[in-house]
Amino acid sequence: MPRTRASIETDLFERGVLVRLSNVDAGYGASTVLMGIDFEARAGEVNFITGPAAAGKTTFTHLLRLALPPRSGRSVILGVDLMRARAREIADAKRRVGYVAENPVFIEQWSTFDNVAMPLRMLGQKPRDYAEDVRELVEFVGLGGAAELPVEKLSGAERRRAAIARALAAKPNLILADDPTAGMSPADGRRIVRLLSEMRRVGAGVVIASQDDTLCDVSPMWVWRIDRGRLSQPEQTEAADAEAYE
Ligand SMILES: Nc1ncnc2c1ncn2[C@@H]1O[C@H](COP(=O)(O)OP(=O)(O)OP(=O)(O)O)[C@@H](O)[C@H]1O
Repeated sequence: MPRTRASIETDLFERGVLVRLSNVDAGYGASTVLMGIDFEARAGEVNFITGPAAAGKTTFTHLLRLALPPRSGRSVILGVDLMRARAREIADAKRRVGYVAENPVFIEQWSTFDNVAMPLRMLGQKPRDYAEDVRELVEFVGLGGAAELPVEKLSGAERRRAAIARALAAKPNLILADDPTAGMSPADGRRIVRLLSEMRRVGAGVVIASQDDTLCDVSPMWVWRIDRGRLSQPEQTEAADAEAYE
């Protein structure tokens, strides 16, 4: 029996190809920001997108998190072909993406724990079902001591950690972080990228966008350079020795 395109997309996903973009354009209104994008992200790997201001990094993360539709080319994200998918399929795929925004928004008076648990509450889970997982997650990002503190009391770096924990809560297949080290010391920035990169060990695909290309030796990753909306072919990097064993 001939294979359908839908079954080929499902196979790709099952073989660990989380994102495959071929010759994709995307933009806003009359302006095309991303041009001729070829990109692939696989489960268990880290992809680092770097380039100057206004190169299109944030726009690229919007495309991957299914918030900005492609205009042309072929985009298969989490087994869904965006040009042909129904709204329901896109909504389902969106739920499998964890997104850490450049400026994460929280309910400031709520505790770190409650903010991190928010995606699970929205999925209809009850505290008795998620409490242990959320507590583990808050520990994992290094905020164990701040679990009960209102988010408004956290430092900039701690807020970023809370945003990462929240993005991981619903066990996404794909984790996207836009400029996750902005405003941090170099040491804090490297810790944040290491934390995100750790998620490859549980089989997630990780995509990090940042202007700071000194971060690309924090863990083994594929480094993609973007300039004026065009993405280069990736280079593979290794972790800097001393840090690989931390
Ligand atoms: N909502 C929008 N409407 C129209 N143009 C936009 C919009 N958002 C971004 N742009 C334009 O798209 C281009 C790429 O912006 P983008 O924010 O993706 O770049 P970036 O690489 O993330 O930049 P930075 O490192 O400064 O955050 C810029 O020229 C920007 O002005």
